[in-house]
Amino acid sequence: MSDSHSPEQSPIHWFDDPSQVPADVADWLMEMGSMTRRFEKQGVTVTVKPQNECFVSREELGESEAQQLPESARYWIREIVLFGDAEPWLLGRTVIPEETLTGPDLALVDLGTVPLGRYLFSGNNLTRDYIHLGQLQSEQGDLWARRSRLRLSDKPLLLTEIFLPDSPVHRPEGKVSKA
Ligand SMILES: C=C(O[C@@H]1C=C(C(=O)O)C=C[C@H]1O)C(=O)O
Repeated sequence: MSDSHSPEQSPIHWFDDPSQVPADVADWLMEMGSMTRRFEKQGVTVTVKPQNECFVSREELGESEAQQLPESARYWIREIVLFGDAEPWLLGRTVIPEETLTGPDLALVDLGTVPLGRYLFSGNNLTRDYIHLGQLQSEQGDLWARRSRLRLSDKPLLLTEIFLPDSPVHRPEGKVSKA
């Protein structure tokens, strides 16, 4: 993502204690299932627009991300904007070590407009090591964020999600007013 919201460019403050996050926000950020599915339950059509997909070296990763993943010669980056109907709801950045892209998981480099969650939650080999809760200061105000290290058949990938002002996470009670 070239804008200043890009996780690798904008320092996200990660909370040491999740209780520092309001309960109604934490309910969203701690979602253990697919965020895509949770958004769809708001009655919107979820679409994903890839913004940037490429291989990068470990040096090109932000230090904060490199610390979360094993050494690798290169990492697949996928940056997207996720929309609820026509509203931008989320910026997603996924970092995948090359060693994770084996067997069927090589499909992760060809997702295109298919939401990552549709792939990740389609099988029964997905585990989650942790969810970190965070906040990003931006021109659009303070944005809630989360970072998950996920594993597909024990192979790691790192997913950072920044929730945009129009998303239910930033609306009172997380409700979406359908006009
Ligand atoms: C990971 C999920 O997929 C969503 C879609 C993404 C993508 O297509 O790259 C990234 C972030 C997620 O919010 C999910 O549904 O939980």
